[in-house]
Amino acid sequence: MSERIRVAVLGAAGRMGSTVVRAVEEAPDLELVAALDADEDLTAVVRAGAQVAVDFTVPSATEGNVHALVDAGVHLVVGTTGWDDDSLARVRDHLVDRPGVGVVVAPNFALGAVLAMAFAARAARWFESVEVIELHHPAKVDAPSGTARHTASAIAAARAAAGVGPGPDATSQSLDGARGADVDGVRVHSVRLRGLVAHEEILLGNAGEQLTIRHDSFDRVSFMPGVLLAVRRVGARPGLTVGLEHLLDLA
Ligand SMILES: NC(=O)C1=CN([C@@H]2O[C@H](COP(=O)(O)OP(=O)(O)OC[C@H]3O[C@@H](n4cnc5c(N)ncnc54)[C@H](OP(=O)(O)O)[C@@H]3O)[C@@H](O)[C@H]2O)C=CC1
Ligand SMILES: O=C(O)C1=N[C@H](C(=O)O)C[C@H](O)C1
Repeated sequence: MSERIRVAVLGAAGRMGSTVVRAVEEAPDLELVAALDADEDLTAVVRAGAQVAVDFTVPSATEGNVHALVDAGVHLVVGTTGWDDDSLARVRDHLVDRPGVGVVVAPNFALGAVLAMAFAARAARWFESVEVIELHHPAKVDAPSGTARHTASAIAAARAAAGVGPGPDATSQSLDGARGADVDGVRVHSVRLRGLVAHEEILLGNAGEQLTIRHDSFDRVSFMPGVLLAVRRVGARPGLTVGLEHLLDLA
């Protein structure tokens, strides 16, 4: 058997990190060499000889982790949300000085969620109205979800490329937030409900018809095939990759 990939997990005590730890331990071609949580020294990743670090921490910590580990020549697979164009650009710039290092940042590693985003972007030009609803467990710290932002941006880009204007909307809000957040002109609504894990609906409307694209993650194991795929591929993808769709030939 060829050598196993040496993997570190950041955020290892969290809901996602602990699931990733188990998935790595169960994968015959991967070796878990470090599992770190808050307030633990990042240099342990390098001392353990990790080739790839997986980050499921918090939006306030993830960018710092990425820059520090890129400097150490460690590839990264990042699922933590909170990234925007500016923070992604800083990582892209940093990687210019580290030509062999790869970073994959993906707002959602569930294969069905990535497909739902791709289907929504493909359908968006054919409908007058499109809105996104994301529904999550109440311990989630951010809104809207990274997935919903990514979905709405892809929908907006597809509509702009096809020359489709904004959807019809005669409503004046009598309360701030009643119409959700505006992501590149697409309305995004966030629901937090006990019992949920991670869910998204894309509603597309025309006169007399509606298409609903829905994805449900009922369990965090749903993210693991995508995470492990990225761990196996990131070393052969120097530079920054944003979105698992690029590893699935869907982009
Ligand atoms: N891309 C995807 O497919 C998915 C992405 N996510 C995203 O992943 C992130 C984590 O989600 P989830 O696991 O539910 O959150 P949790 O709060 O359960 O886990 C985060 C963990 O990271 C720890 N942590 C905080 N700061 C650091 C640090 N600097 N270094 C190492 N560990 C740290 C936290 O410790 P403490 O609690 O002590 O602060 C906690 O144990 C979120 O941004 C979420 O949106 C979630 C699911 C899927
Ligand atoms: O916090 C979560 O749970 C999730 N976060 C990601 C997001 O914000 O899109 C991915 C998934 O929706 C679960």
